[in-house]
Amino acid sequence: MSSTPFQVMKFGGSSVGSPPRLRQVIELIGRHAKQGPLAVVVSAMGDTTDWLIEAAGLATQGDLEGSLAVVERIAHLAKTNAAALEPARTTALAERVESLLAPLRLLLQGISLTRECSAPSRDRVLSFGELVSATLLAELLTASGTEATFRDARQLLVTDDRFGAARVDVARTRERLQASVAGWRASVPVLPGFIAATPDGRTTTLGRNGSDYTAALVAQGIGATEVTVWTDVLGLHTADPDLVSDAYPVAHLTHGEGLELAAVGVRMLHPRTMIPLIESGISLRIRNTMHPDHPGTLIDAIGSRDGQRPTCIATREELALLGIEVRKLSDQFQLGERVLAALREAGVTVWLSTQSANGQSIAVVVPRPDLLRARGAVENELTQELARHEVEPLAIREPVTLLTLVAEAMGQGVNVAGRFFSALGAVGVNVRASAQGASSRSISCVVDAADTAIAVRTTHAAFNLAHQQVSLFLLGRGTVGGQLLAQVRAQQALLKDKHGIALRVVGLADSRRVLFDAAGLPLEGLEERLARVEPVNPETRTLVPVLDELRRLPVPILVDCTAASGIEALYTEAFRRGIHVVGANKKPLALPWDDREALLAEARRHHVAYHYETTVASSLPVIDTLANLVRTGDTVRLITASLSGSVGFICNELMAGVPLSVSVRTAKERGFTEPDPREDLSGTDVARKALILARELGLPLSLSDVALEPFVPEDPRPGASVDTFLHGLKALDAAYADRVTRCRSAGTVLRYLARIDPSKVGTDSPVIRVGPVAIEAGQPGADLRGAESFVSFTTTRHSDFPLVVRGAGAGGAVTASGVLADILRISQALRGR
Ligand SMILES: Nc1ncnc2c1ncn2[C@@H]1O[C@H](COP(=O)(O)OP(=O)(O)O)[C@@H](O)[C@H]1O
Ligand SMILES: N[C@@H](CC(=O)OP(=O)(O)O)C(=O)O
Repeated sequence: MSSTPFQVMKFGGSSVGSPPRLRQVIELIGRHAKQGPLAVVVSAMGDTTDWLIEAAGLATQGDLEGSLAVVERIAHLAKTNAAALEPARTTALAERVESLLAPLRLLLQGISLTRECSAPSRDRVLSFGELVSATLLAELLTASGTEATFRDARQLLVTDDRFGAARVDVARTRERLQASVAGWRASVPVLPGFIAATPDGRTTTLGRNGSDYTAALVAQGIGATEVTVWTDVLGLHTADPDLVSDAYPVAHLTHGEGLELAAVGVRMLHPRTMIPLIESGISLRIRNTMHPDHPGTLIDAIGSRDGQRPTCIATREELALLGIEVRKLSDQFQLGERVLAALREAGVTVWLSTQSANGQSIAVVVPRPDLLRARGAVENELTQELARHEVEPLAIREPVTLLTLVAEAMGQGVNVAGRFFSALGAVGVNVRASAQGASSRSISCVVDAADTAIAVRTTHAAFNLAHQQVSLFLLGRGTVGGQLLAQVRAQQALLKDKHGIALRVVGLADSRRVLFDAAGLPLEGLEERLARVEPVNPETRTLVPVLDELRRLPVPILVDCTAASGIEALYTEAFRRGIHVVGANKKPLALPWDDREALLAEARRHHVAYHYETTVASSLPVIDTLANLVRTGDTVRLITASLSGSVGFICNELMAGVPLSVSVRTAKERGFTEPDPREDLSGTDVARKALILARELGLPLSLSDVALEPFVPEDPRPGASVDTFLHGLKALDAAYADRVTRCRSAGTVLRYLARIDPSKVGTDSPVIRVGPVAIEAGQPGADLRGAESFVSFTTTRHSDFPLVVRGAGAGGAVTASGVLADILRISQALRGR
């Protein structure tokens, strides 16, 4: 037993920050301690370290009261956590916390008096978080039946005196650990992470997130073969799961990748954690305290054998960018070297530095809390040059975020940088500094903190790390819009799992209300939620600000399921913002020729898609078929079409003996008609569709060029409500019944057809005709059923047997499926871009 190697387990602040997690930790340690020797490293509870920084800051400003109030917060968290686990010892544990924190209170008092918090004092302040948590954890473990002992890391880890980010003396640390470990087998050692001491015993810290590093050093020192970092996520994800909801854990990484990720600031790993692990061949597991059975992420010398395995987008937040520039050209300065040396001397971590080729300027990225220190160090180093105005005053930008793509095989990829930056540019993220080349595994850039979420989501999607996210802003919650929402809801999981497309409805609007959430709206009950939004005047409202938000999301698409007029202005605004449009709305395509051309040109200019397959015969592939005929060089001679599912349905009902007024009402109820059936019955809707088709042939025609005979004569009361109109139709029932009788006796079928004949261009005859036709049984279109539509293309290549597209060409569900298909077409085309 005594030769069994130790396991080292590190529990992060998140694992000991609340009673349920702490309970789980105690249970876990208890279980593992029974299986073999175990050493535990623990961080400060929850956000304690941040609070200690706050307390030190307040004390430095002379606000002792505020500072002690923060200590009270820390004490309260520790006491509540401990008491929840050992209610019987509430008072004793509270006293323990008080006695542990008493020296901290004194220390803060001293700082508030002198209004100065030196680097050594700051480290002493910060050390209390880990001291409290490790002491309490050891006590709670022992009370729960797992014999444990607090072991002060300050007597084991030896560092230099670069307070705040001290360098470890590995050899001396190893010596001390080896001397101490003999006594560790009888009782589980619990070490505070993050803290250490100088050879003369002054407390130091290893830099934020330093507990992982402590665990790695301990493992190396005592000859452990594996370190487990227990945290609050299932492993190392493809991106920060707080920022990207569909990031997912990566199962297996190489040490090299881990090193890179730690170095570029993945929050869960201290930048130096991997070094001892690599040196000693120790593997690292990252696991979730609350899901101890999940395998998590394994980082070892082998890594994954899967070359296609995605890697990560790492983000480091709360940083500041310092720009230093020499005013007059000189090769004397060695600016970069001096700045970096000064920062190193001051113990400031430099997350990124880039220098201009001539060495005249350098930009460095440092932790935001260290900005003052960093600035002071640089200004101190350059005092004379600054005084002589040879160096520009320091340019500071904060808060900023460091965003890095880490990919093992990056060196072999083509255009990685191009794709990285163009993805960011497409969503309007300004890159403030960038670096590639330092390592073949990563490319980094600095962006404003406000752009963090959009930048990480965009790059995550652009490199297909997970799913292709698509952000939909849906206009209209009528028949088509409602059905589309239902279909998105039904298909979402399948699209994600089988096709890697994550559809997200981020916005929904009707004529007077808007709902928008960049993170995605829950689809359940969405329409009811919209109905509860305070309505605004449709005349004055503008959706442009919503487009400004939409443009910043991955693959933004404006989906127009309305029949609204004047919507083209919004489309133009969308195109200008790089937003794609999928429209079931015919009106923008029936605008005067020049306006339609300008609209399409705007989409082309901004390299975005505008798909409108459903504007003609719903989801039937009519536009696409025609476009393919034209693109492949065929010549279209004639198009004959029954383009109105609703009027086609009404014709069939009439032929079956149903009165006109009843058949129109049924067509409307089944969602076949436009919201106002007069648009269908007047033939305007068919005329628009015929015009859209004719224009696909490049014919610059207008609605006024269509020779249109309405199906039902114009309403004598055009302003009347839809209900009044439907009611009034009864007066026409007899006339239509007569017409049907005449057709029947002649052996014909009543149809409402559009005919586009390009050979009529330049003649007096109309190119487009729309009107009722009695066609003989056996002719194409005579046997249409229900709301079926058909379009027949007679072309040079399809001359003997016209190419016919036929099927259900109306109805909310069918149209919505066509809209969805257009949406998927865009996402498929953009996959990987
Ligand atoms: N690529 C990533 N994979 C997993 N977690 C990440 C990643 N990037 C950032 N994080 C964040 O890191 C957190 C864990 O780190 P940290 O807060 O230091 O935890 P702990 O307190 O357990 O040490 C996660 O909750 C997550 O929000
Ligand atoms: N408590 C320290 C050290 C640490 O590693 O914490 P955590 O494991 O919670 O990231 C910090 O917040 O920086």
